[in-house]
Amino acid sequence: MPGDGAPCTRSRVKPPGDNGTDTVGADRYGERRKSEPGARLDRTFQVDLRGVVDLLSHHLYGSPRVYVRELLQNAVDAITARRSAEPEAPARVRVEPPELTGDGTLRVHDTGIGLTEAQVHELLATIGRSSKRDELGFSRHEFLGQFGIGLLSCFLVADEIRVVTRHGDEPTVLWTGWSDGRYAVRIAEPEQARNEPGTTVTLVPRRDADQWLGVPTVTELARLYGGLLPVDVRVGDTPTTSGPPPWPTTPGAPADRAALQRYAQELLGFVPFDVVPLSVPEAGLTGVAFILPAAVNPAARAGHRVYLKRMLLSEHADGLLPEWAFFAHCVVDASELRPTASREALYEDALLTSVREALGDQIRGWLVRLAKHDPRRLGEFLQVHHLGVKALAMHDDEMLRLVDQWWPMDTNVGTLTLAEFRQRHGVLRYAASLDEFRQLAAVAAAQDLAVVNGGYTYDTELIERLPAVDRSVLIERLEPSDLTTRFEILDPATELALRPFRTAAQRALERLGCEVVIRAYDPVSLPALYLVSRSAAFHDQLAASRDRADELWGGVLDALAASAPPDRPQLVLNHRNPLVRRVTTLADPELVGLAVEALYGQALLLGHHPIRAADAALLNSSFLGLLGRAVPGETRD
Ligand SMILES: Nc1ncnc2c1ncn2[C@@H]1O[C@H](COP(=O)(O)OP(=O)(O)OP(=O)(O)O)[C@@H](O)[C@H]1O
Repeated sequence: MPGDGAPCTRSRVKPPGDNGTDTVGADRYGERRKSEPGARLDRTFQVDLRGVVDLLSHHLYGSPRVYVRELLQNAVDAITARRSAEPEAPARVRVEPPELTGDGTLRVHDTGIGLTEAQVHELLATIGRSSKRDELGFSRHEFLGQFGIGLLSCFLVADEIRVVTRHGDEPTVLWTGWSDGRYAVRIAEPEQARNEPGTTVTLVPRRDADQWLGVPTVTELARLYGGLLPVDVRVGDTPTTSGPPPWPTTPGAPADRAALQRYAQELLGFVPFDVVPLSVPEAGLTGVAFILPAAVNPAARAGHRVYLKRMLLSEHADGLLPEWAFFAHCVVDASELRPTASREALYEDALLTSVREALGDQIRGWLVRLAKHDPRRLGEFLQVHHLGVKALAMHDDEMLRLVDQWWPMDTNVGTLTLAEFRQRHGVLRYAASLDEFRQLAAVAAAQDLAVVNGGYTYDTELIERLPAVDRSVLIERLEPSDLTTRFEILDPATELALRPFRTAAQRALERLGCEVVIRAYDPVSLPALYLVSRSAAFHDQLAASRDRADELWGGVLDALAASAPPDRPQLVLNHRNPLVRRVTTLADPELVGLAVEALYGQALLLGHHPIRAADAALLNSSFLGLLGRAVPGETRD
């Protein structure tokens, strides 16, 4: 009988309602199974502990190392519970790995509240039972634990767990649990009784788990998980707690920036671009965002270092910041956020959503302040993290203004911010893709037409969003084909004289679906431009795909091409260019064909247009043809 010093050994898990004296086993259930048909059979689930441990180790916990965290957590919770009634009670946790115990076991001693015999039966023998929940089953605010499964994690590294515990002046109780689900409880003999309240948990290691229990590993894990805990934790005599967090933990307290920079360097391995203190009182959250000093891939989220009630939850927690803030790495401690059961991630609930928004606002506020007080630093920041800021500006008006004012854009009249561009050129004229900008840039500049390159990620979308934020902003998308309307049309007499040439030239390019146009424009040095409207570009892409497609797919593409408007690309020859003028006066129709083909090929290359199979063949034949003409000598068959 428990309570009189005799051991009580149980099979698997004790069913609720068991008063600790009955034997639970097959006989009792077997008897019930024989009940008459129709009679109600009340049964209690049994749990196969090996199955549960397997579930924990393979599906819940990322690694057996979490056992250190769970033991520390239980010790700290027990100390918290004791000190709520006895504020002066000692707050010490001492871990003794096998090198120190000398008997192959690992022991964790705490000065916590301990357990009575009844509590041992109730709490240590029932999976999912926790003393850290209130009557309604909600986790109690002051404790780290809540699920009632943590102690089981010790079975990831141990075959046997022994607990020696004393609550107040109650007798010391010994509990032993085995990984096959049995446990035994007895009252300690006088010589085994504890002198002080508290608990010692002893792990008898599994044969394959030695490496998790050695002094170096345990010291490292105690530092990792419990470095910020508000109690004195030691492994042997080595302290593993390092005092309070280095960031301000009370509202309004100033941040020691130099100390935080050092902290980032030691802990995270980089000197941050800046440090932003964070605070969300409703979540009991304080911490710091380190602005990363180098660009990172927005898709590769590294996660944040999150402590819950000073115990490390994860070094790579997701979901703390909005996605756009990938340039910040946070280290925070929160008392109200909840962990998932694995204690390795944040539980996604309404509080986490509002924390994410609040932290996003604080980082956004830092950016706005930087723009106001230190534009040079902001420029440096944008050089590194413009993608994140632009992504944010897609939805955030203030960030859009920041990009407008401070982000240097590529234009055909130099590098300018959008605000500077508007100031100098009025209308915000832009090319929507890099290809369009390349076609337009030089020619538009020669026409005194300033154009912004909207081809980089988010740029066009941001330009097109600007008028929504500032109604005075005028924008105009410039297409390559719009340029022809700005080129000078030749006088009727010249036009008439050039008609035979134009006909011959058109004949040469007809099969490529290109229209030949002659206009006069600057720069004089440019002989020809290949201009594609959006619908013509679409046609070009269809044609290029058609070249590569099989029968069936080719048929589909043909049908698509037939349904699209016949807007042909144009080869615009520049009548101001001396070479073009000479070409237009050639008498030999074959040479006209070769020259026009060569100009077509050069214009394609210059504008970075895709070269289809037909274009490549034409480039080849015109080059060889011209070379044949240029090199003297007889052609022999
Ligand atoms: N060192 C200890 N001192 C006093 N009581 C303890 C100690 N360790 C465990 N207990 C008791 O055993 C119960 C079960 O512990 P266990 O670690 O399994 O779950 P928990 O801490 O309640 O929750 P969680 O699964 O979230 O860690 C605890 O609620 C606590 O009452």
